[in-house]
Amino acid sequence: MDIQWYPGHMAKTKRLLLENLKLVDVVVELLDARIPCSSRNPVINDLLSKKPRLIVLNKSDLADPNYTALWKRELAEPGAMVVDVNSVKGSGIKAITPALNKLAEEVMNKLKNKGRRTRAVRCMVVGIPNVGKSFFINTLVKRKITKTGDKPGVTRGQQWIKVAKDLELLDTPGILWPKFDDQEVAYKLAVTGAIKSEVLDIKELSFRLALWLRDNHPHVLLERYKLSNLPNKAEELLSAIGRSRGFLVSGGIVDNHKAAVLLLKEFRDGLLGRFTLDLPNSE
Ligand SMILES: Nc1nc2c(ncn2[C@@H]2O[C@H](COP(=O)(O)OP(=O)(O)OP(=O)(O)O)[C@@H](O)[C@H]2O)c(=O)[nH]1
Repeated sequence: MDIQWYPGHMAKTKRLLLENLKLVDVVVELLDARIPCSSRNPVINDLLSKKPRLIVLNKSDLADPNYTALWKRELAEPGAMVVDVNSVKGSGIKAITPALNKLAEEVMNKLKNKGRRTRAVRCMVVGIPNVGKSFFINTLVKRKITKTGDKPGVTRGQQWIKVAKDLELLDTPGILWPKFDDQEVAYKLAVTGAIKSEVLDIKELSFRLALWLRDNHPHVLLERYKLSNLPNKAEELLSAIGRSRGFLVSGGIVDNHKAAVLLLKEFRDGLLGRFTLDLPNSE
């Protein structure tokens, strides 16, 4: 599978991101809990240059909880805490504010020791497209939105949102780019929906997903699509899925495109179960 995708405005996005990073004390790095590695920007460590970081495994409702627990342990390091959340339902969100305050403690103490006036901790959210940045921000600041007004240094139109008494969040998230030179990573981004559908080969993607499910979670296919057996060939497997849903065109032929779209959608929506595609190193 050869997926080539790169936002045209990348240089501008990166410049803006670097400018905004200078304004914050802590960075919230949003990752997709199903693909914590593949949804990570390849040069994130250079970009953040040792800024304290809260790693948020978002969409944890769609990931395998056992793997999420292992990932949380593996990703934690000095200066970086890890939490998992569901930004749609809000679970895990309560832990965010205390974690950000804790991560900023050192910076704030330094300011105090220098005799500077104490101020609110400032943070911003960064992540690749579709990882859930907007949902996360909205859930975090729900009903508490008090724009604090433009401050020097913030690009016009951007605002600080007061999240808690001593915590402010930049309302515009930083968009990062994923790793695109690795086709395995590209596949995982595509199958989880991080890459827009117009740049994908739906057929190839669904074939690969169908075979992966057949080999690793056969019972899921058997039960969800009420199949009595699982054909070995991807095309036949997809036809069986389509037939079970009545996706027939004239002459009793199965509409495989419709079946492909359905399989991908149900996988992305979590209707087939909770799956983690990037396995932790310990596995
Ligand atoms: N199941 C689930 N879906 C989520 C979660 N967070 C976000 N989503 C879904 O992911 C999709 C993308 O969410 P956004 O918040 O728009 O993502 P974004 O990172 O702001 O996207 P860009 O604007 O493209 O950079 C939406 O369809 C959300 O419904 C989550 O925790 N669980």
